[in-house]
Amino acid sequence: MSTGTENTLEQLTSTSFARLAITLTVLVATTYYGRVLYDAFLGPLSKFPGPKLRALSKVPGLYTTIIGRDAYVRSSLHEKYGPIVRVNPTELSFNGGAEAWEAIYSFKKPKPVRDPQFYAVGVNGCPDVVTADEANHSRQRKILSTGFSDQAMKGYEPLLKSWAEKMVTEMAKLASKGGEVDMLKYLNCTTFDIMGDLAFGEGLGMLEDGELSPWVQTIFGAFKAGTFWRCVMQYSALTSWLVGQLLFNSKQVRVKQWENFEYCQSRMDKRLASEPAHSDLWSRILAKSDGAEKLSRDEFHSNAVTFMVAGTETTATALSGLIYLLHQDENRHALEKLKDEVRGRFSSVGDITLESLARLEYMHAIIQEGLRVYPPAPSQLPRRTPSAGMVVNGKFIPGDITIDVHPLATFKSSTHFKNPQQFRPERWLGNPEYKDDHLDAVEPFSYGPQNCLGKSLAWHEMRLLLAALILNFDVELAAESRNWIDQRIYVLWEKKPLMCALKQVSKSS
Ligand code: HEM
Repeated sequence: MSTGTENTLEQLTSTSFARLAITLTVLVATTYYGRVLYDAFLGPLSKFPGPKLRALSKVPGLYTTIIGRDAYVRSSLHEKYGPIVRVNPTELSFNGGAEAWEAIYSFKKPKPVRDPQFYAVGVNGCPDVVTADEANHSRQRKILSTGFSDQAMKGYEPLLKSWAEKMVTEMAKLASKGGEVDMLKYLNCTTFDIMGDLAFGEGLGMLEDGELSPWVQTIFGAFKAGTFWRCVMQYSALTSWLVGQLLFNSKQVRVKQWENFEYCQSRMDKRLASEPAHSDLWSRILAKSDGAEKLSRDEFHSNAVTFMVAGTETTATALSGLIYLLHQDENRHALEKLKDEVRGRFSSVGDITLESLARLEYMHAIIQEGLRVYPPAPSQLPRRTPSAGMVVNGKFIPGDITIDVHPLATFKSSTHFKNPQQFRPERWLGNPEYKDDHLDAVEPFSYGPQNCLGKSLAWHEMRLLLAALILNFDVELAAESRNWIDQRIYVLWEKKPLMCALKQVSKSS
């Protein structure tokens, strides 16, 4: 009898517990999905156009990012929905041109900050110029700028020219054997050797070896892996915690990260302990360093890593993109005009001065157009709105929202450019056919106080290395590189070798 009562009691208790659990689950789910539905269709971002699925969930955006196609999808979303698109539940993408660049990236207050989910502090825990807070960014940027001034650039001229000559010599050795050359690899070897020489007082021996060092290969791989793990972390608080614990806090990963960091740290320490034979990025900075204007030793290390990553692959990408574009059948006329301009003005790298190169109008237009069609930094540079919100393009954006001008979507937008997909240097030369183009929408080096610190150096390098190639070689794209530009994007372009046949230009011609 008592057993029967106990059973009934037990049944009752377990039934009520099950009911309670179900009720709670339904309640939590209703609240959660109610909130998701509210945010998507009635919340403050619901007035911005975009696909409903992207307003409801991060998953479509994370998926297109993981497969390296998000930049292309965003471009088509802007063509369909206009200058502002809600690309995620809490992210707005702009292709609004000059006005949006000014509102999001300029000095003007209120100023959104770099999105901390995207910009991570390096392994030594010391913020560099990219990840520092506003006050430290201004301090570091002011100090570092001395190494990038016009005066400083003049001092780098002999160094830059010697690397351009070395690049030509190494390529000529390969050309004389009749084989094809991977231009992308050689351009990367050159820009890494240049940056090594400018940041550490010596090249990295890559042109000499004709190979990218394992350190460089690890850095390249890190962009794709980093994109994947960032997406997993962005999915939810739980996945973020799991990745943090299992991956970034694992001993194996930390050791590997330190090994990579060591590569720059030890070279930086060596440079700080000696005076290089030529003026480099630190010469002026060290000469002027005093009191509060100093960088700490950790800041030297962090920024050295940044220079090696930011100031190398980008320039090589711009140049490889240009070589590809100039050797398309429909762009041959542009290549011939460029050859006439360069070969008409100089006969060898020795003849060149950085100043005289900067006066070549057609080359300037060619590089501008290359940076528009194939920007080395094609993906969004996300910023987070201040808690009180802010106005962009006449629209109020609430606080804590991710906003960005999407470079690729902007530079190739039909609202800003006629024939946006085509390579047309004449649009930069006042050709009336392109009078309605919004050239000020093109900001491949970003805009405002956090724009590219190395812009001027990048321009000198691009002009010099392009001129060196034009003066010395006639290039033919190999068949296997015909569709080279069809690339996935993991923050940067995922590039295959750019195979070319090189024929040395006869000096008598
Ligand atoms: C064609 C070549 C280059 C392109 C297209 C390019 C593009 C950019 C872009 C878009 C940014 C903004 C990044 C952001 O806000 O997240 C940037 C920042 C930066 N770039 Fe470049 N870059 C190039 C070459 C260089 C070179 C040669 C250096 C030399 C070291 C350099 C050093 C930097 C630094 C230090 C920053 C951070 C500036 C700051 O936060 O104040 N870049 N670059």
